Amino acid sequence: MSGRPSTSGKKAGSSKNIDIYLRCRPVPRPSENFTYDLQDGSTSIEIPHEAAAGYINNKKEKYDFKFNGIFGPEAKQDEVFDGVAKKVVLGALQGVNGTIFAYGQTGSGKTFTITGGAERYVDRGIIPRSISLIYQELEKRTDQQFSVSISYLEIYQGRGYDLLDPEREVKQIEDLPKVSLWEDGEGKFVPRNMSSHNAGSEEDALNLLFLGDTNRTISETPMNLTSSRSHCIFIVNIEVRTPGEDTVRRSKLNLVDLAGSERVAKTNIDGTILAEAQYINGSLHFLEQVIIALQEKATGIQRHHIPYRNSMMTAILKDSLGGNCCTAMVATVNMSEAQLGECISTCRFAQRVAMISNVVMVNEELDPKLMIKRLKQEIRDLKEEIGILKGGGAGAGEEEEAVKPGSQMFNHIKQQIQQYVSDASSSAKLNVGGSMAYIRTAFQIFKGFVGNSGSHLVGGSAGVGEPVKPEATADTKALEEQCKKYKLQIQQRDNEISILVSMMKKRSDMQGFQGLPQPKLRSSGESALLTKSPAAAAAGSPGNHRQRLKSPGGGKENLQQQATSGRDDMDVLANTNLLADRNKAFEIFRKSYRKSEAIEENKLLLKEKFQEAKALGRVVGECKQNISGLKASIEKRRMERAVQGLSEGGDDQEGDPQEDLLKSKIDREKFKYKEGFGKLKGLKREIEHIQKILENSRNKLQSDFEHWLSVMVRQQQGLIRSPANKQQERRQAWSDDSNAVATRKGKGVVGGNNSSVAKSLNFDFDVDPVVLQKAKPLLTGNAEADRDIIKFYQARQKLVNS
Ligand SMILES: Nc1ncnc2c1ncn2[C@@H]1O[C@H](COP(=O)(O)OP(=O)(O)OP(=O)(O)O)[C@@H](O)[C@H]1O
Repeated sequence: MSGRPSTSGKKAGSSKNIDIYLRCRPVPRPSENFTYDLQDGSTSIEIPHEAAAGYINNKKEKYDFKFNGIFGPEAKQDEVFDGVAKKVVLGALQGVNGTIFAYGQTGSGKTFTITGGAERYVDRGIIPRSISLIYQELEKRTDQQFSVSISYLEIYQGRGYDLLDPEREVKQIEDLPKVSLWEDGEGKFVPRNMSSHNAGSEEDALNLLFLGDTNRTISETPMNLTSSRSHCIFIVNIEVRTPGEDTVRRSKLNLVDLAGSERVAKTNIDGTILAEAQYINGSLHFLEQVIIALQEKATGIQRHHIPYRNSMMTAILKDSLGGNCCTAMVATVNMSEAQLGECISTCRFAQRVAMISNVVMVNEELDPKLMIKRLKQEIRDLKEEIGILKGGGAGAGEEEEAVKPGSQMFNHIKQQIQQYVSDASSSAKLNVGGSMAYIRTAFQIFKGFVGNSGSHLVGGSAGVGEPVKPEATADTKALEEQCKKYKLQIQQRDNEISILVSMMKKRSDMQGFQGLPQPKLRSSGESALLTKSPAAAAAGSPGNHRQRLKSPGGGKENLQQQATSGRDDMDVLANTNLLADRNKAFEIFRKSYRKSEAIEENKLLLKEKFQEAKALGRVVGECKQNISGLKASIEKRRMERAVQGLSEGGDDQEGDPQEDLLKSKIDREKFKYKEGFGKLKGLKREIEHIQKILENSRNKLQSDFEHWLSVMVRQQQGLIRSPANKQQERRQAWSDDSNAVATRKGKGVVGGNNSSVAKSLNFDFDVDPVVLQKAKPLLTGNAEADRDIIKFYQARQKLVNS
């Protein structure tokens, strides 16, 4: 990769094709007809002749594809990150634009790859890992100044939404600020009304990611249950400046999670789901058109027009596809026999993408602000020089007055000289001003100082003009300086360690290592049992039932499964009236919570990390003590040698092998100390991340509990049947006639056989008994809401059947 622009602003770049990778998600029964070779990146899919006729028009039987790399079902998230993303992220830190995007059918693992699993730390995807890498690298590059800002864009049904608005509480997708695009003079599409947030630390960046993901989840409320129905782009803007240079490097890193492609005809969906699928397939189709046009261009076919403008997604990715960008694509596939057709489409798409050639260059340009600053400094220096040459300059009229020994100016110049002499660095500067009188005074001070000290120049502890101690040679002076520096460094490190330790202590106190902070529960028996929190109140609406069911990482049907898996407990609750005690109800809920395992795993991991940090803290502390001990030995040794030198009249300039040994020991300890400290910082980052995941889990647990409780309470009140009272009803139904049961329970109450339920709910369409069975626990008694729920489950069932 090369392509540094010249200062004239002309840029040169090298061309590079998009790298493509294949990731196969784990499935219970992978097809034998799908084979791959991890070594050479080849894959082959065989389709029986008859099956091929069903969905592949040319009835070919074997399809071979080649990738830059393949990740099998067992591949871990860190391997995928190292293989696909690391070099793109490092490139972005050098000023090269980067894009990583995942493409594949619904449920094939795009979100898992780009964002990662929400529950387990090890499941972090490319975005959080990129963030960590960026800040780790920034810490190492102390000679440069960086600024990082973040935006997060969601494209739903062709419209852009800003996922990052910390001021706004988001309940529906409509609450998010809308983003549009405009085309600048150079043909670049620039987002309008999209916020960009400075992220000074990894923690800031992660907070923005979590905020965006939360809004993304909520914005999925009105959408489908089974998949992400939108495209999301996490954008990291990086600016790098090198002190003393007028140039700035700017790069953009796009991390893209596309919505899943879907075979509408095959799934037989309708309503909102169909509309969403059409939008998704439409935008993916536009993406394909762009890819085909670029592929044709790459093969020599004349294409003057690449249809980027057709959709927001292709417009925003213009630079990533055929522009100035280092791009990598992860094609995600599900290797089940039934999905082989989709695998072929995805792999074909990837082969086309691989032919696209981008221009990769370092985006470096002159920064006018830096230039102006430098030029202003130059002007100041020149003015000063002119003043000196003229023998006048500022304060010319008060010269005699100003430099009188003991005057304010005299003391000021003396102080400047003291600072200059005691600053050991080569970049130290003495600036006494443009007046010749000041300069003369400075020379006088120097002269007096040299006269007092004989042939030695001293600074620091010995004041200017003060007598110099005979033993304060230049060598010992340098050593003293070094000691001073170490002391200062150690002091700084000490401060940082104590901040780290107290932070960890505070956190561990808060969480007690033992468990997740308990949600705020009302006191036992409080009459506010049914006074729902906003989250719970929202959960009462059918739309939000969908949201809860859909929430990512929790299994898309989490709550319904919760309601079924915890049935024994439900019955206990119903029978013993435990629901009146929120604390007890919460304990029961927590026991059967499906995500408890992941939470426990994270807590365990957190505990391990804390222990690791404690052990490292001890090592670092020991190093510090050792360094102090060694330094004391050196000082003692020097004293002894000085005394010995005085009494024997020997040459104290001679080297001391014992002191050299002690110094090399100090160096080793320092190295150990630095290494331990670096690790400690890394651990702090990991700990913060795990804590963030736990915090999110806690919020999710709380909101799931609220919803579960509201379902349980309604069930207890007889609005929804529990398995126990279902049995009782069945017994009763055997003795009574089923219609009578339905009538007794009133409108909207589920009882008796399904057709009578449908009738009592006044549906003007047929309800599949399986659907009705599934939807029953969530029916509210509100005809309109129940109608929505039934429709929703019908659509879902169609997807499941397909
Ligand atoms: N490599 C993997 N290892 C373990 N679990 C995975 C992997 N890939 C996907 N999964 C799991 O499969 C499910 C579907 O994955 P994911 O949501 O990432 O699919 P998707 O392609 O983003 O789907 P959609 O386009 O519908 O949003 C999730 O529960 C996810 O945790």
